[in-house]
Amino acid sequence: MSEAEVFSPGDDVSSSGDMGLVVVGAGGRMGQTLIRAIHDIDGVRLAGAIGRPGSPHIGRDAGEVAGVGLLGVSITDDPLPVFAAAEGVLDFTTPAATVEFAMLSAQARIVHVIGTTGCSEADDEKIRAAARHAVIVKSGNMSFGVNLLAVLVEKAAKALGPDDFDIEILEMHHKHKVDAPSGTALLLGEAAAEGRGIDLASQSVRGRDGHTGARENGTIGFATLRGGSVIGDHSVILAGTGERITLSHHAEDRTIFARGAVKAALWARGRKPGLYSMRDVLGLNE
Ligand SMILES: NC(=O)C1=CN([C@@H]2O[C@H](COP(=O)(O)OP(=O)(O)OC[C@H]3O[C@@H](n4cnc5c(N)ncnc54)[C@H](OP(=O)(O)O)[C@@H]3O)[C@@H](O)[C@H]2O)C=CC1
Ligand SMILES: O=C(O)C1=N[C@H](C(=O)O)C[C@H](O)C1
Repeated sequence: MSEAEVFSPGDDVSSSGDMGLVVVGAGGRMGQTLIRAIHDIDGVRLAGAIGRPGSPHIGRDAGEVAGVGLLGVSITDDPLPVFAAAEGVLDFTTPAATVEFAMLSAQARIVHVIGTTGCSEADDEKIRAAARHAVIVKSGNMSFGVNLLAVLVEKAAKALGPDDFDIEILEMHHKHKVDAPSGTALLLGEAAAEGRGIDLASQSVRGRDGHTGARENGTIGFATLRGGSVIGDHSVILAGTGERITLSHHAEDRTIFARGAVKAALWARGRKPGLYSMRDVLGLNE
């Protein structure tokens, strides 16, 4: 879509045609990438753009901020009327903001695609509650490659038992990232735990320092690196005696996440309320 329309509350948005999507966190790294993706992909249009109250982006044109020229959609800090006139929300913000947006999406009974990472168990509980009324797709990574990698990790972890292979997950991201381990590392850890039939929370080791003692069999280790402009590198290492298998993914462009989020919104359109994953969207659970 080259030209986005702005709808008013009460307009009929339930009809077929391009899906009207709102980007929250519109001025952020992913927010801008999402606006560009919506601009490029057929079947969707930018229905609104939300920024943090007090952000210097409020009042500016979303397309201009994202570098695709004027789209006629101003970034606002008042989400409710914008959600009411849209069919879906793409959300890569912060856990606190995402919980608020999930409640508003439930009120508006629309699709909410959540890429935000670093959510606590209490945040996830509120998102699950919102999914009684909203159609929510949440994933620590929206790319096809990582979700396929998760399937491979699950299979490898199942085939290579804890007496013979130790599982370690290594991730590196840019220096601005605020949460660790990354949502993707945790998603891959969950896949490994699923393959092994164990509970990740009780079996994970988050970093080591000092005299740690020998590695405990069956645990899943996480190591985090931060620096520069790395978009997202993840490796799952299965270390045996005398051999090592490494399953890796390297993100080279944030567009892979944005395209995945748009795909998730289109998949979720018209579905019944609930909490879905990217593996559901991509048909990788079958
Ligand atoms: N699942 C996936 O595939 C991916 C997930 N992510 C995750 O997405 C999240 C965002 O990443 P990134 O884009 O790099 O981070 P940024 O910090 O660049 O963007 C976050 C944006 O959210 C805005 N924001 C914060 N609070 C609010 C609010 N209450 N209302 C509206 N906007 C708000 C921020 O505004 P301000 O700057 O003014 O504070 C900022 O523009 C992270 O959790 C990251 O891990 C990232 C890439 C892929
Ligand atoms: O913050 C990021 O940038 C990214 N966050 C996600 C994560 O926490 O795994 C996905 C991607 O790796 C980029």
